[in-house]
Amino acid sequence: MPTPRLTTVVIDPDHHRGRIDRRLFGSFVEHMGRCVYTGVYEPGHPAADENGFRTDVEELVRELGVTLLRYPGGNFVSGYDWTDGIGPRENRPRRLDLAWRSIETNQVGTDEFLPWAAALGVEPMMAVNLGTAGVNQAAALVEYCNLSEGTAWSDLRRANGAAKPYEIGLWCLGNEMDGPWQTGHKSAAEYAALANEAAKAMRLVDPGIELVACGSSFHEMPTFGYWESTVLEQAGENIDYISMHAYYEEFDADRASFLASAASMDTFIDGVVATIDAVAARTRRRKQINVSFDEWNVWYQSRFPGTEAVAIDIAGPRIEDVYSTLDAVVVGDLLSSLINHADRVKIGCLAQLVNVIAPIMTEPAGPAWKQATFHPFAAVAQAASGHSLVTRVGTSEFATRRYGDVPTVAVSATHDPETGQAAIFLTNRSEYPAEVEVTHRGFESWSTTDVRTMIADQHGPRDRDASAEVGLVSLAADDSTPGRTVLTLPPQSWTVLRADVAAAD
Ligand SMILES: O=[N+]([O-])c1ccc(O[C@@H]2O[C@@H](CO)[C@H](O)[C@H]2O)cc1
Repeated sequence: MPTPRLTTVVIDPDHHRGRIDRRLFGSFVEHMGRCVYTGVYEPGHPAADENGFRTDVEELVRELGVTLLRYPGGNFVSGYDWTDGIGPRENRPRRLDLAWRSIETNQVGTDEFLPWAAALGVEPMMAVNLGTAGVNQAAALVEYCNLSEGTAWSDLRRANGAAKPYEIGLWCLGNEMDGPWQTGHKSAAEYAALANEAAKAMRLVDPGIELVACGSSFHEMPTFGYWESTVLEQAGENIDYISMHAYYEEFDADRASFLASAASMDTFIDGVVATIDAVAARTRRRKQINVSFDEWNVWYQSRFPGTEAVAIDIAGPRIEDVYSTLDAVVVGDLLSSLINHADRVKIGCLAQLVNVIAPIMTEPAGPAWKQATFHPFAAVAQAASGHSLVTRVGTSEFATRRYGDVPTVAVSATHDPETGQAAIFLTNRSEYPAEVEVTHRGFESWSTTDVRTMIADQHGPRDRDASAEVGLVSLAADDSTPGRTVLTLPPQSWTVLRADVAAAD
């Protein structure tokens, strides 16, 4: 066995890239499969509240620590008429949803989702349909949600029971409009023109809103780069964010490449930020546009037979991936990539929240439980606050077939000067233990309080029952040399280290 090189990490409270936006720890509720129906909403379930929402799921959502929820899609939104989902439930139509070949009963809509999110203390991020609908429907939804009263749409909201406006601050201008699978798919120029007009109208209803335009559906899209440039050139004045989506999986038993997924996420983000800034320079635009990474996760997409192969049903299962601890290690590492780009990535959504490639699973009329991927997300959402620190990392190279040489140990770190807490997130991608020496001399005091790790081979994909044993396990760390913490990361693992600190004046 080769002697692995010592990994060195240097952090300093003064060397940071700014505050981490709490919106980075969002998730996604789509009308897809069992995410809404028998996921968050199941009237008649023993744990359902008076509105039909499952309180057992709510408890897990709170524990997960999500700060934001994107809704109602996803591919679903590109064929959705939001007016189907308001008013008396018995009058709501059953529609065929072309995105997932499901019958949408519309028993949950805007007036059910928004109060539910508010009760959870989670910010909603609403998406409008720019596939089969357009400017009119988008502006009307902003009016329905955000105008206090005195117009047909705002008064209709009041009549439907919401006296006060919802004041939704964050809106997505469609979903994955670059994807040929999207209902109402558009060319870059067509989408840019429509997004710009929708943005103008939506802002005329409420000038305070922030808008996210669609970027590429994934890094390998043939239109990547060209798509972003076109959208930024034509709609840059009227948008605040451009979206990114990415899903990772293990191909051909190539575990090394899968473990390096976050290195690919790094490259993707760097490319989008470079494109944003190049267009800003070329068009002399001074407003900084940032990134909304509003769909990311591990998804074994190659196992999905495609929507065409699915029989039409009501709330039937769709892409209910069961995750292993290896998947959870990769999810933890993807979170590090987001933290390391927190100066430009302001919004993140783990896709999705319940049942559909989700950290939380449910059984109809039965229990709700956590998947392995729940644990790194909850740990980061809780521990990562304040500043994203610049980390100086010395580590060996880790060879992968898909992404070439990447760092063996990937690191991100945060420091909150207000609470006196610091956190370091470390992924050991190699099959050997990795000894790590963290130098934190810039902190006046450092006391490691908690170190926990997720090990890839703790267990494979596993249904139900798993929650108790899947979690993170404790790891030792040595603080005995002032200004240094030393620990050994297990092979193929993801670790969170937390410390009580004081920064020097
Ligand atoms: O790579 N693809 O071919 C591909 C196809 C569909 C796709 O859909 C996205 O993922 C779905 C599940 O979260 C969301 O509804 C949609 O926005 C995302 C990627």
